[in-house]
Amino acid sequence: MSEPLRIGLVSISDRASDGTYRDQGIPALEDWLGKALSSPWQAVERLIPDERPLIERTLAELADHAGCSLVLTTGGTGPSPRDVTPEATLAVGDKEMPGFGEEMRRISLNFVPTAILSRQVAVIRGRCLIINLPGQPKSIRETLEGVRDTDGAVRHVGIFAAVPYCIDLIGGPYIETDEAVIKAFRPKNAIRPRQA
Ligand SMILES: Nc1ncnc2c1ncn2[C@@H]1O[C@H](COP(=O)(O)OP(=O)(O)OP(=O)(O)O)[C@@H](O)[C@H]1O
Ligand SMILES: Nc1nc2c(c(=O)[nH]1)N[C@H]1C(S)=C(S)[C@@H](COP(=O)(O)O)O[C@H]1N2
Repeated sequence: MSEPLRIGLVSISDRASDGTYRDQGIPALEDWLGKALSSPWQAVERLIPDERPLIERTLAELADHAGCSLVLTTGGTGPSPRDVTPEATLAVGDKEMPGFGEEMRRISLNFVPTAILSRQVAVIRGRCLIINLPGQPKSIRETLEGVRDTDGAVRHVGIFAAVPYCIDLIGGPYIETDEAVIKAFRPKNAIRPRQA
């Protein structure tokens, strides 16, 4: 039995963290992951303002001490002066994973022309994959799950399809998904028999 998957959920928003509005980032992340993951997982949640040193400390703590194999951030990826999530993420990363940001922007262009304003990045820190998602709560599902036709068929695969194999490669727990939500892609020789 491998260790349970721990996922850091970090909502980065000045106004949600000071109570101006209710945070919808963490609930949207929890909701989507609850539907998408069929193997066991635990959330480690943080709601913080757009302060670069605090974002860096939070990401490092989740990766190094809280045992997270995956951290998903939401918010602070845009061009405004207070948006510094990508800078903080790159600062704590050992390795950049540019494909995630590139692909999220391509997916998001199916929903909004302002997708190109999101500077989202992904990095590996130790044995943890950290991915930035945009701040709009609806963008969480859009980027993770991808684009569907009106009949529900997948038109543009969401970025979460590549997350389980990435976690395999950095030595984390084997993640299984509900294929009706997102089909995890792995090379044939990396696929294990499904757990009951
Ligand atoms: N945690 C959140 N909960 C609910 N709505 C959010 C949240 N974060 C962002 N939003 C919505 O998405 C929009 C774009 O997100 P962005 O990260 O650019 O926020 P912002 O405009 O910098 O403000 P703030 O950091 O105060 O949320 C916000 O203006 C807000 O309408
Ligand atoms: N899928 C998706 N991506 C999206 C959006 C969205 O609504 N859906 N909003 C865009 C907008 S309007 C902005 S400004 C950028 C940056 O958002 P952030 O600063 O909230 O992270 O994300 C973009 N990416």
